[in-house]
Amino acid sequence: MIDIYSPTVQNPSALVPVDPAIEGYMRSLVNQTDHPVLIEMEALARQKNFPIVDRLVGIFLETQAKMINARRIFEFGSGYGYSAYWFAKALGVEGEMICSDGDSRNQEMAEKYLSTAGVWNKINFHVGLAQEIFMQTSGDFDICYNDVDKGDYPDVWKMARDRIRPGGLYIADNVLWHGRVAVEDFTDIVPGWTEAILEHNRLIFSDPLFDAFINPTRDGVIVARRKTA
Ligand SMILES: C[S@@+](CC[C@H](N)C(=O)[O-])C[C@H]1O[C@@H](n2cnc3c(N)ncnc32)[C@H](O)[C@@H]1O
Repeated sequence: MIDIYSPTVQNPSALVPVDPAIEGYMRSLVNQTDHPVLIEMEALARQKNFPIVDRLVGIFLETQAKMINARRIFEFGSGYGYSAYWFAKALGVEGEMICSDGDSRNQEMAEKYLSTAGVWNKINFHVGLAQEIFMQTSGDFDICYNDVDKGDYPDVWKMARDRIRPGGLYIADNVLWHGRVAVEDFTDIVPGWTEAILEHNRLIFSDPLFDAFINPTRDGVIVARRKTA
C-alpha cells in the first residue's frame, strides 16, 4: 500500500513543516502514561502504513476538547479509533463521541481497541459516508473533527461550520499536506487534493464567524473557533 500521507512519496519537493529533530524533542517531553492499547494501535499504523494522527496530535486534540469542556463531538473519518481515543478521554461521563468511517473493518477494530481502553461506552460508531452520517445526525456539536479524504475537505467544512456551537471548534488534520500547500510546483498524489486543501484553508481563514489557527505539528492541524458574538 502506498503511503499517500508520506512527505516524500511522489513529492520530491515536499517541505517538512516542523524539523524532525524538533518534533523528536517535543515527543521526548511527553512522558504521560496512557493506556497500553495505544502502543498497539500505533504499532498497527506503522505496520499497515495507516495514517493515524499519532501521539503529539492526539494529545493536542485531547487538550483542545478539555479546554472547551466538550461534551459532544463528531468525527469525519475515524479509521480504527486512534484519534477518537483522545477525544473520548477528554469527554466527561455524559459525553458522546460520534465516529464515522467507510470501512466496517475499522469499526470492528475500534470496538476492540476502545473497549480495552475503557472508552467504548462513549462512542457511537457509524459505517458509511461520513457526510451522509453527519446529515442524518441531529443537533449541534462542541467539536467537528475532519480527517476524511482530502478532496472532500471544502464540503465537510461547509456542512460542519453551521453546526458548531458558539465557542465550539472545527478541527482538521493534514492541512499543510506535507508542504504542498506552500510550493508552486507540487506533485499531487491524488489529483485535486492539494487544491481542495488550499480552498478549505482559504474558506476557513476568510470566514467572519470563525477565528482560525494552524498548529504545524506533524502535517498541520487547523483549529477554527466559532465566535461567541
Ligand atoms: C486519515 S484516516 C483517519 C485516521 C483517524 N482519524 C486517526 O487519526 O486515527 C481516514 C479514514 O477515513 C476514512 N474515510 C475517508 N473518507 C471518508 C468519507 N468521506 N466517509 C467515511 N470515511 C472516510 C478512511 O477509510 C480512513 O479510515
